[in-house]
This record gives sequence, C-alpha cells and structure tokens, in this order.
Amino acid sequence: NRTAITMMNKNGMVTKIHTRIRTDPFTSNYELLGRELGRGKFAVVKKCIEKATGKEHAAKFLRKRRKGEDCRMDILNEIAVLESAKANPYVVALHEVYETNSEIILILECAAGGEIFNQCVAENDEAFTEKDVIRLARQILTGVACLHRNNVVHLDLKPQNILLTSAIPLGDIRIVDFGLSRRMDSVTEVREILGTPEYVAPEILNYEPISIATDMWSIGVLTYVMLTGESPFLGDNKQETFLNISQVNVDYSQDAFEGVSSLAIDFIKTLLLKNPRKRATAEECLNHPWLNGPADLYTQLHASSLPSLDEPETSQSESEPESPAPS
Ligand SMILES: Cc1cnc(Nc2ccc(CC#N)cc2)nc1Nc1cc(C2CC2)[nH]n1
Repeated sequence: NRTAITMMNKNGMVTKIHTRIRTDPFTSNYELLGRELGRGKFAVVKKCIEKATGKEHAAKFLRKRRKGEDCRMDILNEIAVLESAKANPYVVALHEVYETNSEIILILECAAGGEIFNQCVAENDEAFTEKDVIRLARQILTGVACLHRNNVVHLDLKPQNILLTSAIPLGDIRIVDFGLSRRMDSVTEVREILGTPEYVAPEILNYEPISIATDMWSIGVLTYVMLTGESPFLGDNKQETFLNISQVNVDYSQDAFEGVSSLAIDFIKTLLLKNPRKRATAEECLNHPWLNGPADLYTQLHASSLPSLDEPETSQSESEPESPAPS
C-alpha cells in the first residue's frame, strides 16, 4: 500500500500520483456483477458493488503487460489524469485503485445511463432532440474546457466515451477513458498515431503535432453524430475514412441535417477545419450562439429544412431563414 508515486515518462516528464494503490484482494471489498460494461484492447470494465456501502461502481481491469511490454506507467498516467480532473463534474470520478501481479484495477464512478452512442443511433423518440444535444454539448465542452485549462488532452473523444448518469430521463454526461490522454506541456510534441479512425483529426493522420485542438475536431465529429446519427467521415474501409478526414469531406446537406437548425451546422463548421489553429477552442464554443439561444423557439423556427409547422405556407422560399423569433 503505497501513498504517493513519482514517475518519469519517456519524455522525461515527472508525474506524481496520490491515490493509494491497494494490494489487498479487490474481491474482499467488492462483489463483481456479471454484466460487462465495456471492453477495450487491454481493458475490461465490469459493474461491481462495494460491500461496505452497497454502492455501484465500475471496475476497470487494466493489463500491466501488453504485447510483451510493461505498460504500468501508462496506467499510472491514466490515474494521474483522473486525479487532476477530480474537481471536474463532467469527468468520471476515480474511487479506489487495486494492483495484482497482472492487473491494475480502477474503481470508477458508475454512469448508469451508458454510452450516448446508443441514443445517437436510436430511431425516432429515443433519439436526441436538438435541445438535448445543446444541453449535452454544453456539458461536454465545459468538461473539456476544464481539461484543456489543465493542459490535458483526451485524444479519444467519441460517442462511446461519453456516458450518461441516466438515459431516461436524460441525465448528465461523464467523460471516460483517459487511456490515450496526454498532459501537453509546451515542449513535447506528441506525434504517435492514436485514437479511433472515424474520430481522429487530420494532424494525427499526417503525424503532425497534436494539441488541444485535436480534441476540438473530435467534438465536431461527436456533435455531427449526435445531431444526424451519421458518422461524417466513415468510409467503406479505413483508407477511405482516412481520405475523407484528410480532405475534410463533410456532408452538410439538408438531407443529412433534416430538422436541424442552421446555427448547429455553423457550430460544427467552426470545428471541422483542417488547420488546428483555425478551430474554435472549447471556451469559444461555449459562447457560440447555437449554445446560447432561446433553445426551443429558436431551433423550431430555424430548422434548416422544415417550415415551422404551425405557420401557414409563406411565399418565402423554405431555405430562407425567417426573421429571428421574438425573444
Ligand atoms: C452502464 C454502462 C454502459 N456502457 C458503458 N460503456 C463503457 C464505455 C467506455 C468504457 C471505457 C472506459 N474507461 C467503459 C465502458 N459503461 C457504462 N457505465 C460505466 C462505465 C464506467 C467507467 C468508465 C469505465 N462508469 N460507468
């Protein structure tokens, strides 16, 4: 049972973690529930119950040895990032850490609503309304703005890594999986290829420096998926997907955005820009009119393809936006 660990990563950066790493048996204090919540290449997540309190948690089992390499430092990096985000209401909370010979086990807050991915691809009334997306996007941006203020970049933001405290009624978001995250100090340029093909930014494909703007690209993709249910760059294979990203081939047609306001499209366009320096920051996004309008009325009256349903057909062409609604 150690108290604080100071570690040096390959860039020579020193990181300190304060979470006690317990070596008594995890099963003495937790009961595993059969349901597997998620599975990554080197991790599996299962729901568990803390015996002392009866509280539900998510136990993330991380293998220390991967492809013959000792990856303990990478896991301690994930713990350090979670610790640094302890005050961030939209980042999943870290409760305890256990270590065995082969694994490190993170006991994390359980977000019972699951991945927003499920609602992104849901049909009809289970899918998000634009008003839902505005509220969720504000929470994601608030959480990411806090990470970026601490020079932490997530590098794997996607609908599978944004969870909900509750799906029905729609709860709050929790950002999870900091397995690829980095602390961006001014010196080191992170150039390894990371992330999930559909959501990675062009600079990752070109092995150019990664920055907090890399996360902003992914938020653009995430918002596109939440509003349309489609993944903007997904091709029939990896090469096609990479080409779509590199050329920023995005479908902003009224077909793709049926019933979605033109302000929402403007918002996405501030993020899906090839040049990272031109992308909006999380703070700038939070000031975008799409996220600051009179929600209901505005989005109804400005849905880019539908005339407002309760208005008689006007001579105006459908695509012309009507005068802004009275506040
Ligand atoms: C109900 C539930 C359903 N599906 C997932 N999926 C999922 C997605 C990404 C990762 C990748 C990670 N990390 C792990 C599981 N997590 C759930 N609850 C969690 C999951 C967690 C912590 C983050 C594990 N708390 N509550």
